[in-house]
Amino acid sequence: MTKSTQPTVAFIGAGNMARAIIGGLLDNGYPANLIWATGTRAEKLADLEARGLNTGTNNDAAVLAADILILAVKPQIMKQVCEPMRATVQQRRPLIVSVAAGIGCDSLDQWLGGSHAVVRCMPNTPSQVQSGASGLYGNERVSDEQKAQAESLMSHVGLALWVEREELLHAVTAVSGSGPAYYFLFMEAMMAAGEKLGLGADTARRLTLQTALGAARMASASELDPAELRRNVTSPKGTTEQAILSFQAAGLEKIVEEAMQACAQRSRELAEQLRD
Ligand SMILES: NC(=O)C1=CN([C@@H]2O[C@H](COP(=O)(O)OP(=O)(O)OC[C@H]3O[C@@H](n4cnc5c(N)ncnc54)[C@H](O)[C@@H]3O)[C@@H](O)[C@H]2O)C=CC1
Ligand SMILES: O=C(O)[C@@H]1CCC=N1
Repeated sequence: MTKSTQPTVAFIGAGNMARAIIGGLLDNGYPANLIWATGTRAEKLADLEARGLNTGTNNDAAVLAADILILAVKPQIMKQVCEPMRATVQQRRPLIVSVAAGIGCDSLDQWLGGSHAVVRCMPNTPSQVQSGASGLYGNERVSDEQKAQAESLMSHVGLALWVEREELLHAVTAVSGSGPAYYFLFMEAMMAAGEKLGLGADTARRLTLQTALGAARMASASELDPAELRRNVTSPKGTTEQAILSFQAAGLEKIVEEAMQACAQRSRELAEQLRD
């Protein structure tokens, strides 16, 4: 995409998720002057201002500048943040992109006055290092051009895949939206166990992180399934076999499935509770 065709993107809410996307966009060369970010306290936006973004506490000003309006506040306050922006959103009619868990296109559209093109995007924080994974869904008002715009934007920070039904975003949340936390938890556990086995904290940390990176890179680059790659590490009567047997005896597969079901269920609950 050439510079002249790049849309102006305004983030309403500049917390963890927005900052991860902004960081990824900037590092990938997205012009800072085409990015707006708002928050409740100007001083918290000083670092973004210093990187050349347009920042402030006035959501309406950001809306009026936006080709793409990214709603990145917590689901619980989305309605109270959207409703006061209604008049300016109706005037400007940007493409609405919400990254909030759970909240449906219909609610967002209604809170913003109706008849809007609304994309729901479930991103994840590795967007910060351009290794994000986003699931996208657009309502019937989203044109092919707007779909291409949203996909292009999120492709700056990683993988961007469309799902056919809005309901599937609950599953995307369980896999990739929340997924980084599962891997971080696993890293924490491996680092702690490495220390218990006698390694220094720094050594346990560096070996754990490099192993996670290596396994993810290898699985991404390989034509083989992760199951096959696992078997290649697991020598019969060797060491890995004992670790895998221990995981399986503890019911790892079921533990993971139950955790992801709980995640998707919470996403459905948020949608239900916060609907009008
Ligand atoms: N953190 C994550 O890994 C992911 C988060 N999400 C979604 O992203 C959204 C934001 O989550 P986080 O960034 O984690 O939360 P956060 O709490 O870090 O960020 C929210 C930001 O909104 C700002 N805010 C509050 N009221 C505002 C207002 N009236 N106007 C402008 N800004 C306002 C807050 O100051 C805060 O910085 C949520 O809806 C969440 O479901 C989606 C995928 C992953
Ligand atoms: O935990 C949450 O609710 C958000 C949505 C997906 C990841 N973080």
